[in-house]
Amino acid sequence: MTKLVLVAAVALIDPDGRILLARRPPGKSMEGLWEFPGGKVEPGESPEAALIRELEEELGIEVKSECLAPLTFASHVYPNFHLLMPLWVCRRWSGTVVAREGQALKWVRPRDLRDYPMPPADEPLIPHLVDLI
Ligand SMILES: Nc1nc2c([nH]c(=O)n2[C@H]2C[C@H](O)[C@@H](COP(=O)(O)OP(=O)(O)OP(=O)(O)O)O2)c(=O)[nH]1
Repeated sequence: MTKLVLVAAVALIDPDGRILLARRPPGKSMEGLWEFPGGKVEPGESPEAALIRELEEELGIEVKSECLAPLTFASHVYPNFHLLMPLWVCRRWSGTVVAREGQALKWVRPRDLRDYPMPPADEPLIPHLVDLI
């Protein structure tokens, strides 16, 4: 099997039931696609700690692990690796979401998620969010 890569991701949900998507910047793999905030889990790090770290780095918000609820996961074969990506949902955080890395951000209603091209691993996750909200 190719390398297994563990990525922790979250659907942040605002009081209007919209979900935050972030656009992958130019120069990165899958550039221009819209994804859930998060990132790779580093060696020795728990998935939740990785997610909390990424949310602070990318969006400038503080999330407590008690505010992360597991929803579903993606298991997807990319050409160079196998992605395993648990997806949490979070409705409570402190601070204001800002694009700290210059990435485009968008709050999107679940039924509109299909209008935002996402990495192929993410597509099966959409119905879970539509059902939840
Ligand atoms: N954060 C996040 N990553 C996702 C999603 N869907 C998906 O396929 N991915 C992939 C893209 C990347 O290959 C990997 C996340 O890596 P990363 O964001 O921490 O680091 P990176 O862009 O520098 O990764 P890369 O260029 O090496 O692929 O997971 C998603 O919804 N959110």
